[in-house]
Amino acid sequence: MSRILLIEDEIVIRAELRRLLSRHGHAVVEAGSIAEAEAGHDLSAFDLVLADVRLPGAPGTELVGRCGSAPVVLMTSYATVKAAVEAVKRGAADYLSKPFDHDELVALVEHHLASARSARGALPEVAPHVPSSAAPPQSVPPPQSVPPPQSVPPPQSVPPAPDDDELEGMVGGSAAMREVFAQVRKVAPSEATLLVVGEGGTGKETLSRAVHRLSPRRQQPFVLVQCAAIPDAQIEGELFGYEAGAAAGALTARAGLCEAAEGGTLLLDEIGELPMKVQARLLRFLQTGEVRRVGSTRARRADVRLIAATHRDLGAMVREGSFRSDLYFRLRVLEIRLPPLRERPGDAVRIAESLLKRRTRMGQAPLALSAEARAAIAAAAWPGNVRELENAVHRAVVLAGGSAIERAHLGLDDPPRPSPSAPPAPQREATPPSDSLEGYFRRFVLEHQDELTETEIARRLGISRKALWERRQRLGIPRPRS
Ligand SMILES: Nc1ncnc2c1ncn2[C@@H]1O[C@H](COP(=O)(O)OP(=O)(O)OP(=O)(O)O)[C@@H](O)[C@H]1O
Repeated sequence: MSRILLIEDEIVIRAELRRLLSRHGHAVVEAGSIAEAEAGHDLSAFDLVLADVRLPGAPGTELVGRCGSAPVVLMTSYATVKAAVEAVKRGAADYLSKPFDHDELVALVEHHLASARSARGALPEVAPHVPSSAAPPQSVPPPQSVPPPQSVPPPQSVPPAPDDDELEGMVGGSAAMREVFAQVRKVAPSEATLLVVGEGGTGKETLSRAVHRLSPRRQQPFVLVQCAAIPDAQIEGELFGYEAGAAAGALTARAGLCEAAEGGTLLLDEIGELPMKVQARLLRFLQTGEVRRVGSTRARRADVRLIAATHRDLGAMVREGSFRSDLYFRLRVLEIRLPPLRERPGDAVRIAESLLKRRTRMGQAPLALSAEARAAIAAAAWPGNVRELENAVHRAVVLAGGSAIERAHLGLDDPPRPSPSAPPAPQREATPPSDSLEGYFRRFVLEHQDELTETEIARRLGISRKALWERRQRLGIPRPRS
């Protein structure tokens, strides 16, 4: 059992995180601020410290250097990513961008606990951690003319090993995924811009992280920007930074996320959501390797590898005029297409089993799938892809209560939840058992929506209003009628 100090001022979120970490066998000590934590505890007496960046009093980034050998993991919203990245450069172990999910948080915590244990000389329990010392930054390739679009060359020159059914957290033994793995290995060492395309939940972000981890930039920051979650009016400043006075409210100059990713990799998720004006600025950045803050005439060199991801058909968007063709061609210098889960025979069961094995590695009692459950997983269409499968397995683990997972636990016969495009359900849904951070999102919104404005709820959750709206749609949580 590890001792974890959790510093989060939002009580609902803190309680949910405490439950989550306790369920995974950790002893959790809570505080609402650094001052409160320091008043009651010796900060260096913990095995890991998990803290929000935005806290009353001092920000979570100030924990760096004050927690002895305990890794400090920061939780950040898009507005504070830069501060978190800076903190990682100064010695924080890692940061997690909100919204994150259950698995991501637990995996990250276990990873850093294991690293700290092995650094102290104990036997590591999971794969060793990549050390965080700085590698020399890669140089920016000189500006070039637009290269012709090319998809990743066929993988013959880097054949996957015959038993290679996992790569950097991505599980897949189907021919389609083995080809994707070979492509990932091939593109990772390159400096070229990469476009990752696939339906929602197919693993675009996971693949992008794998590319970063396998690249020479692995010890530099990986910065994820959810383009859909940032209001149009702010995205230009968030990405490229701004000078003081460049816009209403811009009282001081601020670096953008492109600069925060210096030396590392910048993932622009849902690139199809970028407004035209920002597309133009991004194109200039790709052409010149330079960033110009909004309101500034000075360009700064930026050594950043760009990965763009989307579930949309950018080619069709180009044809209908909502996406710039020159940017499209520049983005897809290299392109990897992730197939939907239904086109990866055998992988749904492999992924489900790997999730169960991961629990066991983390000290939970072993759980197996019954023959019917396996058959049902193999036969299901999984329109929400790996994310939907993960949710089904997490829910099944809770419902199975320690026995084998049966078909009924998977909830495959439940009525489908509203799709993102469907109108909101007229009634509030009953709150399902929470086995994921989506659970706390749902409860938080339902508990607070009568007394808080949408802006306030979004702020407290660390997401944009737009992201709040989208999640309400996705999870079927309609706004109350006023
Ligand atoms: N091949 C895989 N093996 C195991 N887990 C996977 C795999 N691909 C994705 N996942 C898991 O599925 C979840 C969704 O993956 P991810 O967020 O990368 O998908 P995405 O395509 O970026 O989703 P979205 O389109 O909604 O942004 C994550 O928890 C991730 O860890």
